[in-house]
Amino acid sequence: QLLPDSQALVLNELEHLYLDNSGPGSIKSTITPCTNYVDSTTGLNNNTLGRQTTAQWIRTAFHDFVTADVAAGTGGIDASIGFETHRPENVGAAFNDSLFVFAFSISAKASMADLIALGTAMAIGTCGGPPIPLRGGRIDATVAGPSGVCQPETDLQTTLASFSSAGFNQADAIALTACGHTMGGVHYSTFPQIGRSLSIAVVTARVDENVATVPASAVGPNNLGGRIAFDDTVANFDIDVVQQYLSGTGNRGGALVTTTNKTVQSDLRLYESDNNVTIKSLGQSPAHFASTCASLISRMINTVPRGVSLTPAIDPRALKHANVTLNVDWSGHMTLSGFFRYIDIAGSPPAPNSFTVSLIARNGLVSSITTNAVGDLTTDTGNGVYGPTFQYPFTLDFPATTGLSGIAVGGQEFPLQDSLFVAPTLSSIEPGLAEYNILDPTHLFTFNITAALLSSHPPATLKVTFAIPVPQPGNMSPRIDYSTTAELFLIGQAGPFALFSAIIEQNMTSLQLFGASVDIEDESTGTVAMFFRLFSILQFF
Ligand code: HEM
Repeated sequence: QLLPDSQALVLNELEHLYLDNSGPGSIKSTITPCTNYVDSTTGLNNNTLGRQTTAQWIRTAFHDFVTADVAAGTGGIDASIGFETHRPENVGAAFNDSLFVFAFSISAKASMADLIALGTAMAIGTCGGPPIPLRGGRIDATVAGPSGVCQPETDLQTTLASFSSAGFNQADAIALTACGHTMGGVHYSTFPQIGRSLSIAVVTARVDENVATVPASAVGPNNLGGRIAFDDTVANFDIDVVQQYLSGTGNRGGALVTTTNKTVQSDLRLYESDNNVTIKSLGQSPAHFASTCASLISRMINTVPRGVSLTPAIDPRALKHANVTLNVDWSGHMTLSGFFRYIDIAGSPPAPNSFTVSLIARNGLVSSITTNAVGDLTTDTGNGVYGPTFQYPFTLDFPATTGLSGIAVGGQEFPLQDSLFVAPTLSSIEPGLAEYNILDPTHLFTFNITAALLSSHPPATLKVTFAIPVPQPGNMSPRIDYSTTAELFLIGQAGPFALFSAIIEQNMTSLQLFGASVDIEDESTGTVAMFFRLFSILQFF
């Protein structure tokens, strides 16, 4: 299926973030093991607070989603939660902690809202839960949305009305809550009134998040936040929360069921609201729990404002290329490098040792120029949701006169284009990779950006538009700013390509550079090369 360019780039980027990288600094590494907690106030792992990043990601998605009004076509997963963290209904560290981690991956083609969806799928899939089909294309809100997230003290009618406005009926609301409440728990540092009766003193403590007011019983040396888990497999996405609730064993469904303060028994109220019919049905079998949760969670993350068009779901069975970079040098010699990803999914043929990658020339014919892409079958680079994942790096060399319109593996063809692109080996960034530290504050970068346009009658200039993540006041999530533009000037010819270049100085943090990209446009014809990641220039030096 051929998608419009910008949709295809969104899907590729999401797929890459989701499926390819489990190494240091990856999204996956922040939730490995599933009990891990990354503290946004320090940027470090801290496993003494009784907090857990996976649970926070699922809760973040829920709070972003549930203020949707599907009839009006507003709200849903749109990252508006970033503007709403000061609200009492969004109490706790979960939201800013989640946005902090996701901000490392935001770019022109990975919105915060898509990252919130990805985080939910990854947290569930890697912690024993079912695979959640993941689609891309969500758009970030620019202002806060309406309030209305259910709180422990919210009455049943109001809670059900809020779910209903978001498109979820009573049975959906009960099941979705049980699905969410299989991970993590209630923190006495955040909700002390659940352990004690509501009083002015405790409400003050809740606002202060003053750990000293937590009942001694919940606090331990590795649980300084005083977490009471919903079930006793706190980091597993499993049926235990339902079974322990129904059988009155273990954590019995957690503090929102067992607290003696009736006002805040929100899970009990919800589960009993249809005489436990839904919760009993959910408890039939682990397979039924998994499939019901997968379907409800997909509906939750795919609830988006009207007008947002989501891509198809990522197809993990597909052999797919990633990190593809095209280069041309002054003598008209071209290279295409990147890797293919193969996931060893149960039931599909085992990962082969190598693939033959063939060049499809500019004229559309599969050429005799091939390369052998050899996999490292000892290193699983995947996220663990679908199966062992292997990368097959390749480089194809070919003359600019041959050019390319795609690559082929076996009978499968992957369209690419060489009509306009940034040539990383003719470009540079100062300071370079050796001096790069992602935590460095704002400093001056000097970019030499060189682009190649397939043209015998080139224009004098090309337009460059930067896409830079910039901070938003009062929000841990950056937005992408497109206001910086520049011109590249014609500097010469390399085979059939006209080369354009400029030296552009720009102040930004190292993290901003990490997420930044440029679009290049030939305004005389409207030809555009979208989403060239500036950081990829650094990788060539
Ligand atoms: C009636 C609706 C709900 C209410 C009143 C409610 C309330 C709460 C409360 C009070 C906490 C404790 C937070 C803390 O102490 O840090 C919590 C945690 C959590 N909630 Fe809900 N919740 C509801 C529905 C949901 C739904 C539908 C989901 C997901 C689909 C969800 C996912 C979570 C998760 C994963 C946690 C654990 C967070 C952590 O350990 O950091 N909740 N919820």
